[in-house]
Amino acid sequence: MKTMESPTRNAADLRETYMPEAPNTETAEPLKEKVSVRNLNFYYGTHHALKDISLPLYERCVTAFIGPSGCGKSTLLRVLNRMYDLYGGQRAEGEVLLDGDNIIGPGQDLNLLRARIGMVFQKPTPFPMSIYDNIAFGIRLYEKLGRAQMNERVEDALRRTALWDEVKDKLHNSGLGLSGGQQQRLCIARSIAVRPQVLLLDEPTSALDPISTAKIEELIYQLKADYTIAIVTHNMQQAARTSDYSAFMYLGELVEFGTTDQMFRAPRQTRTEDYITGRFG
Ligand SMILES: Nc1ncnc2c1ncn2[C@@H]1O[C@H](COP(=O)(O)OP(=O)(O)OP(=O)(O)O)[C@@H](O)[C@H]1O
Repeated sequence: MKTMESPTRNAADLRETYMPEAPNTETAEPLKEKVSVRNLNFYYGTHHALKDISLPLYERCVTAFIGPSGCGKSTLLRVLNRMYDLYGGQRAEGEVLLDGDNIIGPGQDLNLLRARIGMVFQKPTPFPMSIYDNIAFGIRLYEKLGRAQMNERVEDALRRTALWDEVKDKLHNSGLGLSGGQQQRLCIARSIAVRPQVLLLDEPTSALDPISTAKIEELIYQLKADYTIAIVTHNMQQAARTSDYSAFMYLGELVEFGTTDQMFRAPRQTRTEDYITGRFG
């Protein structure tokens, strides 16, 4: 799905228009690589879907994965929390280091890994249970909390996702009764309730209206104070608005990685500029 407003804009205009105040990537502290993807290759059977990808995810920054359909964005996200392990015939080679620990190597506790690296999908996927239990369910898998502590954790997750005021009087109603935008915020609340370090968002707003989309984008901005975030998006305005770094992929390869500011103002590769400005893709 493309949501470009004008295919003739140049990349710098797009950045000025949609991101008038660029996120401050010039921090006093040196950036820490929370995740380091190194020479990653990924195969669906014989199909070579990711080709020698190397890139960092910097701590407490948002990194956008952009590129035309089928270029491997979702595959890369799924490798980052080993979602591919659920399916046969799929394999990854190379390294994905989380704080220096190769998470695609053998001997990883996958449940623990998925608690450290949370994922939110394109379509909101609340569990068929109450709003409260949607949040508490994941926490119970990893921690044994008393009633009062659990209540606090649920409230905290709902407050952080700006849902608390909307749902505090119906915590025991089904999560499926919420609007699409609320359901997506519930899914983000569910992910952060288990206190992950990295949050992966796969087109989190593509099924949402503009108001819900704006709320999620605001939420992403706030969450990056605590989390390292990667977002897949087809929406260039969204990439420009929400991310600090961008990775442009094409046919399974990483064409360009840089600050979003640089990529949108002065892309190094013609293919990147063509894609950002809607000339192809
Ligand atoms: N389960 C699968 N089995 C075989 N090939 C797959 C599978 N999932 C994805 N692929 C292939 O891997 C490549 C990358 O797909 P991927 O879904 O990662 O792309 P994408 O950039 O996220 O696309 P989109 O923007 O359309 O979601 C594509 O060629 C796709 O056909």
